[in-house]
Amino acid sequence: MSKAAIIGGGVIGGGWAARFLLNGWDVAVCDPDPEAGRKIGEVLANARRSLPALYDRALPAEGKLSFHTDLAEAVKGAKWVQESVPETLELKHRVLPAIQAAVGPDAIIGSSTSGFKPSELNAAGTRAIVAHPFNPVYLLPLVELVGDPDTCAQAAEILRGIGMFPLHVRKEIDAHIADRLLEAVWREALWLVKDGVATTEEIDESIRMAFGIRWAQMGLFETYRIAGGEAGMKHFMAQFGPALSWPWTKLMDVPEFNDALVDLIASQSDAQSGHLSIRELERLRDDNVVGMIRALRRSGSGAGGVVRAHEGGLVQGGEHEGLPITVARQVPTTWTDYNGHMNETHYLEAASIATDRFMEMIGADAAYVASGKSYFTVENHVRYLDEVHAGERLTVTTQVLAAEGKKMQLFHRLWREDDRLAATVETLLLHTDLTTRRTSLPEPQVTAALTGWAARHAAMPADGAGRFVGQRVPAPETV
Ligand SMILES: NC(=O)C1=CN([C@@H]2O[C@H](COP(=O)(O)OP(=O)(O)OC[C@H]3O[C@@H](n4cnc5c(N)ncnc54)[C@H](O)[C@@H]3O)[C@@H](O)[C@H]2O)C=CC1
Ligand SMILES: C[N+](C)(C)CC(=O)CC(=O)[O-]
Repeated sequence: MSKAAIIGGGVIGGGWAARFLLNGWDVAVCDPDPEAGRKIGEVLANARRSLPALYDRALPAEGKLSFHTDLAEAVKGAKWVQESVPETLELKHRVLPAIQAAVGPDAIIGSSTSGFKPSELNAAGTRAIVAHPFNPVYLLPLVELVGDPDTCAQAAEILRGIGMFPLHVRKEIDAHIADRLLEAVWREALWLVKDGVATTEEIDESIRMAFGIRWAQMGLFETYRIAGGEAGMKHFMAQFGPALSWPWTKLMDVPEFNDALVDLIASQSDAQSGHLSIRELERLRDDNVVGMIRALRRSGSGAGGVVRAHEGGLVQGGEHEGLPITVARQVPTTWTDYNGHMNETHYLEAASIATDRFMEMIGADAAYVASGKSYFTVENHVRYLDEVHAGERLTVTTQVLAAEGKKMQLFHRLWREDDRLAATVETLLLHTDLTTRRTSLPEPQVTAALTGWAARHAAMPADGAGRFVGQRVPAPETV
């Protein structure tokens, strides 16, 4: 089991702890704050309800979490140490040498710093790289890596393994890439509030109703390329480039950061969002972020592509009671309803994903479908036997009941985390020619694979298959 040590368990350290833990790493947190355990517990609770919801496969079993006040004890045996103490160079200059003195020579030492350059961080001879993440660290994939290229390459490999997107910054610069952009927007927004042009809420509306949505899926330059119309980027530059020298922006000036400005911004922010606690706001943000990233999975754009690539490396398959496991995933909160459990539609969704997986297993995969052949479902029978709750691991096994000519009859069992049977779904599919939209015989290799599975499953029990709606419910199967 790999171990990560997080030095400083605040907003960002807590997010790193959750990211590593939920990807199967053991995590040691070092923070002098006696409240660190409670705070990280709350961040973890939010991470547990959101991160697994990005995936259609289960994440690895969670690692072990420990808390330490002694830094040397925390970093012992760690493969990755992430410094996440407050943003003062003086403090980082005390903490980084202490980490380096206590950690093995091969361990990566990353700093979460939002703005300091590696040459500043390492002024006292340390070997840290910048590994700058984004809040919430457990959901957003980007980590800006700055520093020694070999160390950054090793770090990138590890970060991909926990579902993140490492971006190597070619040249060190204050505030790296993303924070320079964010600072520019933030400075302009402060002027707009200070000058009474807009409230904090109006500024947020101008972002979330328009360019915030665009940025999440195409960023800045690809978006502007489209804005140039058919003539593309050159036309866009010709049209809007000159505006940069008009008095549109105050980007170079910083408004005086005095109490009056802080009070103005804070009071407007209280009026806008003060009715929700920070944890409630985090849950709202997390649910929205999960929904947006899941939407991006389909096209593989941006963060959706990162999740898909990471998911491809998550273990799937195996057997349960002699039957192939066709789904192993965690139940997202979006699958639950007002009764506080998984809604009926998603029992069928899980079975449908199991059917897709089984089709791949017999060679009726994406390439086969692209060649113009597939299976269509013509009948389903769902038996709801037990509740399933958000976050719970759900496993589906698939048994072939019949495989004759165009027909494929499957019996999916949905197992809860405690190995109780949650549902069975019996499903009948017919092989179909996608050009004529009529039923047809499968290709010989698909028939051979399917009948092979059918022969292996023929002698196995299938209690509950063949029932009609309204038939008395038999006692649920248990292991
Ligand atoms: N908050 C944000 O949005 C982001 C912050 N960062 C960076 O992450 C770092 C941490 O920032 P936050 O988490 O926001 O700060 P924070 O104030 O929430 O957390 C800092 C934590 O460090 C602990 N700490 C202080 N001295 C320590 C020491 N000597 N040893 C161990 N722990 C110590 C504090 O008790 C506190 O829990 C900063 O470098 C910041 O620039 C990076 C990305 C985003
Ligand atoms: C405000 N901030 C500079 C600490 C922000 C970041 O560093 C990244 C983020 O999460 O926005």
